[in-house]
Amino acid sequence: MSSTTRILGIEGTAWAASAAVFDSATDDVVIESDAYQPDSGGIHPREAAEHMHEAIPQVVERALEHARETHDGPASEPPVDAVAFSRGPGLGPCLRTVGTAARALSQSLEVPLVGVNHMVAHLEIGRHTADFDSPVCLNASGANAHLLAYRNGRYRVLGETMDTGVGNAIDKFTRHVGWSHPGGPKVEAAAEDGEYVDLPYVVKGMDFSFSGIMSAAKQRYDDGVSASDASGGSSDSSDGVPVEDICYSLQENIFGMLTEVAERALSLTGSDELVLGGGVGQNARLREMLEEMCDQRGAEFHAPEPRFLRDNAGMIAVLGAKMYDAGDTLALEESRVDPNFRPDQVPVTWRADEPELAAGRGAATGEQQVQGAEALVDLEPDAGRVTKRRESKTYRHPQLDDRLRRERTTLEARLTSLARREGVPTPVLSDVDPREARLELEYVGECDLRDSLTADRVRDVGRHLARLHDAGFVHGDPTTRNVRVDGDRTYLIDFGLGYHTDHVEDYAMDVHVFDQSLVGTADDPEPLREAVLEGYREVGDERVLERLEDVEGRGRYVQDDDESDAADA
Ligand SMILES: C[C@@H](O)[C@H](NC(=O)OP(=O)(O)OC[C@H]1O[C@@H](n2cnc3c(N)ncnc32)[C@H](O)[C@@H]1O)C(=O)O
Ligand SMILES: Nc1ncnc2c1ncn2[C@@H]1O[C@H](COP(=O)(O)OP(=O)(O)OP(=O)(O)O)[C@@H](O)[C@H]1O
Ligand SMILES: [Fe+2]
Repeated sequence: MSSTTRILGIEGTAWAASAAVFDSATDDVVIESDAYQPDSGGIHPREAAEHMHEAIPQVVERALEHARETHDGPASEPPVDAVAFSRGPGLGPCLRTVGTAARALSQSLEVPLVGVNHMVAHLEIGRHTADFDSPVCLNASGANAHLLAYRNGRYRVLGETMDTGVGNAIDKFTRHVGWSHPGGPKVEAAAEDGEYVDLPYVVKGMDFSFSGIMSAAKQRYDDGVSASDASGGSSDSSDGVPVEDICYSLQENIFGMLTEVAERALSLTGSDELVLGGGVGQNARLREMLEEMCDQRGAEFHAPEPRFLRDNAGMIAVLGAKMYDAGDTLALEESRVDPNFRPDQVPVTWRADEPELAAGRGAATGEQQVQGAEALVDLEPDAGRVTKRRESKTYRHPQLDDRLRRERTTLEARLTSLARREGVPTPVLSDVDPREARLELEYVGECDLRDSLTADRVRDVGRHLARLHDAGFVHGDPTTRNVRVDGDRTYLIDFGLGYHTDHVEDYAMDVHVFDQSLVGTADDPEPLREAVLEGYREVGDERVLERLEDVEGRGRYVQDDDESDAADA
């Protein structure tokens, strides 16, 4: 294997027909792209595939021309060492077109084929350009939104959207108000003149959902249109709420949610590096929030330049080179594309000798002070007391920040006590001050569950969750850091994201959040995952576990739901 690796990358999962050449010796990435722009509505899969069909040969030819010009070996040698292409996730018709082109090139150039996961490429380009060792990655793209961290040879999904991708959610709103695709940049521009109005804000542990906020946003817009129709006024204001205010508030809440879960992932994994990936990462407000959050907790933040954030073949070529160097190539007969290709399905062959993320250190700021994801906690084990203050998050809009801190403090106080009445061990509450977002609680346990994971303890947590659910509420953030351990006894703490509900779906999500935290923090999660279910089954309702299978299957969203929209149109 030569010391220099040169890769031709091809991307075409949805809208970007793109080809690139990466040269590992110079670190140069040359990208040639041709974007599909729908005449109206969202991305139409068949039209997008037709675009790929026409544009891919042209961008590939331009990239190859560059490769030939910069190639210093004999002309009889191929100008690149391999052809890397996006195998998925993405729109089936687009992927198949690109797959066919990649196979043909690999044969005509007589070089191997490398099959790249598009999502892992969104993440690896950030690690490559930042030179971070083991960052947490927030991928904020059109069809996806998730948090990833490397552990035991895979990128683990720590949290993700439970419905649409973040870009698609925004694009659906702009389609609703009649703006052309893509909507993200238009919302960003309109937000400049906006003011804050209340909209839903939904995080569940490190998962989140956009459906509530998107329908509320559309509703507010429609209310305004009918109100102004009635008064003969401008169609861009809604009940006194201009569309600019909706755009502004959408950004504040949606990006606030993404920033909050990113912070939770840093806290849970103990990582102090965050990279951003995906097309929505081009948004200045999102980058500003993430930067500020990282600053506030002493972590480093990196966002690649915009040409590497939106879909592009550069990221495919760069990851293709790492995979090629690791011998991770594809035989033609195994090179089928996969529209639902998950990042955690990819064996990470190119990081074999690298350090892992530490199994999450508690960020101890002083001897007896712990910085959680949300709060600063003063521990006084000798006095048997802890004081928890939800600090103001400067990245959030002050009005949202006030609301969340107050609501969560009140809920934490109420549900902590309620849980104990249901027979679930929790700290006794001695004082609460919602305006200061401050709680005083009994000190419980000897360590966090994260640092002393056993099947018995995890089974106990399964039983606790079932008891809460039987009583009609959820914990909201059951992670291995929100369980304290004292011998065989486990205590649940940190009920701030809990709420009352009688939906099986919410109970299943609660179990799912705990399950994901096991996958994210345990070396050998399988027996533990099994133990949670056993504990739950002893006490709880079997229907919740049935729904859990559903929830887990559903996270595999990926399909661009513009597809169905466009088909309906
Ligand atoms: C599977 C793959 O095809 C898909 N790709 C994709 O979604 O394209 P990407 O380039 O990563 O992201 C496009 C999205 O990024 C949004 N976007 C672009 N500029 C934006 C901005 N300034 N603010 C907010 N959103 C923006 C667009 O509205 C659009 O929804 C994905 O990665 O999920
Ligand atoms: N009552 C308690 N007894 C003993 N230790 C506690 C108690 N409450 C909190 N701690 C310790 O402080 C840490 C952070 O507390 P907590 O989870 O309540 O804060 P947080 O900021 O909401 O954290 P996160 O959002 O990251 O879960 C816990 O992981 C635990 O180690
Ligand atoms: Fe993408």
